Amino acid sequence: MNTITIDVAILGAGTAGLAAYRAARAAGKTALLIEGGPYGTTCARVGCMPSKLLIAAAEAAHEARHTAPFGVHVVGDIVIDGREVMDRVRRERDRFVSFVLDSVDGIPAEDKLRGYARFVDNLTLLVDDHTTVKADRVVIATGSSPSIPEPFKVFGDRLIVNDDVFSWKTLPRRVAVFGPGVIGLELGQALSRLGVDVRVFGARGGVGPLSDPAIRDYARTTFQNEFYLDPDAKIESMARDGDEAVIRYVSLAGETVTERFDYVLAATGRSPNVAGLGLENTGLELDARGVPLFDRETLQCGNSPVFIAGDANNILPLLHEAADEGKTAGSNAASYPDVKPGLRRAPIGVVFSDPQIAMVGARFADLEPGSFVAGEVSFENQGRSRVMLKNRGLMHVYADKATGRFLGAEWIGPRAENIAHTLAWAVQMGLTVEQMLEMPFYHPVVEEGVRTALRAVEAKVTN
Ligand SMILES: Cc1cc2nc3c(=O)[nH]c(=O)nc-3n(C[C@H](O)[C@H](O)[C@H](O)COP(=O)(O)OP(=O)(O)OC[C@H]3O[C@@H](n4cnc5c(N)ncnc54)[C@H](O)[C@@H]3O)c2cc1C
Ligand SMILES: NC(=O)c1ccc[n+]([C@@H]2O[C@H](COP(=O)([O-])OP(=O)(O)OC[C@H]3O[C@@H](n4cnc5c(N)ncnc54)[C@H](O)[C@@H]3O)[C@@H](O)[C@H]2O)c1
Repeated sequence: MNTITIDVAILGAGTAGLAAYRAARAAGKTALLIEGGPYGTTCARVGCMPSKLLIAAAEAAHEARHTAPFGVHVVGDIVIDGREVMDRVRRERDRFVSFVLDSVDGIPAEDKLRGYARFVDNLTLLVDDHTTVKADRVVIATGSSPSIPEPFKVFGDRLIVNDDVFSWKTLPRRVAVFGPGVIGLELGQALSRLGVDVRVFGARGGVGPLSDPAIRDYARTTFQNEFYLDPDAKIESMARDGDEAVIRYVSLAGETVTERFDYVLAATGRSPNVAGLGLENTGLELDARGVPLFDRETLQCGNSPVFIAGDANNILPLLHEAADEGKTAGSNAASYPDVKPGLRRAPIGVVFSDPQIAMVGARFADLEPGSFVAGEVSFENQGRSRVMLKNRGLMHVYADKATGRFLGAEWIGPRAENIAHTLAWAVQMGLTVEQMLEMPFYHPVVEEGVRTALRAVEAKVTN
């Protein structure tokens, strides 16, 4: 058994862990980055990047099929070669991963340790069975994993998660997707557009991350017009038969249907990787999911020298949040016991469906009823959206009823990934709707639709 003594031990070399390592080293501390799984980060290997690559292929197929309304005719069949699609997804993904691997290679060998770490006590870690690490401070940056409901295990190796999709060599014929959340919508729609026969089943009526009922209903109908989506599915039985998964369910039309699938994709949410960390051996207070209680600003667990960042703490499981939080946790671990709130940017979330879904600032569900007013725009007759035949979408913007301060927005519509940035910046700058309306709006752009919603909410502000 080896023993290593270090200032800051970091569990997990993902986005948060790498940022924590750099911050601790920049603050002049010795740091050890402990990684149990493959290097490369979830985002690059099996998350953000390969999912967007698959979606890009799906968009190409969709655009090719929808040229006729412009008077542009693609003559002949549109052929989707599953092998070529998956080859590009994996090839480009590997390129992104290689950049991360290069940066890990640049970290001195003595600062890296391979193996899964578990706590023996607050500041002692056992890594696999080969090394004991004695640290002055610890950063937990172990990420998250798909949480799979127990009954799905009946499907055996026909049950897959996002990681498996990105190692496919070709496209399957039929896939059942459970969970119309962010991952289920993105992958479900992409697979459908690539010619895979897809059913998307939900449990409690949710569509993506949306919390505004009107926007959620619009999104549901929009996606239902394109592929089978039941956000509140009635599943009667699930079984494995030969190489196939067999699902009996009550369809949206009210009929009992039995269908066979090559794969069942579980996209039913992700949970922090805390099981197996031996947190029960620490003095840390844990919540019901076994995650240590921590301060959302400093990421410190209680008053201890232990910090938690990225998907492991599950505040906002997004890439840019993991990077910010890693930096906060690493620099606070280095300066412990002198800890400071880290940078918290305005909330922003984008689902890369088509139309895209976006949310900025406060969620509708978190706003105090009676304290805010809402403005609406439909993108169906919005000039630029109609020109491009991207005229599907509905947006709600929220403002403080008394002051007119812009609080946030939820919507589905064209160019949402870009508009979300403008609006998130307005939230972060604390702008009022009146100030936002003093900003330039070019013509003809989708943002003119946003202006319509802002004007509608401005008219309701009581000051
Ligand atoms: C399909 C998919 C698509 C996504 N798309 C987007 C997107 O478009 N935009 C966006 O912002 N976010 C997206 N995300 C979310 C984003 O990928 C995550 O929020 C982010 O990668 C989290 O980074 P992390 O550092 O917390 O975790 P990770 O990158 O997962 O790093 C955690 C590391 O800890 C290691 N580890 C775990 N336990 C131990 C242990 N005991 N000891 C040592 N090492 C351990 C793991 O092996 C892993 O390498 C997506 C996620 C998925 C799954
Ligand atoms: N574009 C992006 O930024 C992006 C893309 C993918 C993932 N992510 C991140 O990954 C996180 C996890 O994504 P996710 O989609 O797994 O989780 P999610 O929480 O967004 O969605 C899970 C969905 O599964 C449903 N569900 C739960 N149990 C079910 C069951 N038994 N049967 C059917 N449906 C069930 C839930 O009601 C919900 O709709 C997201 O919260 C997000 O932060 C981000």
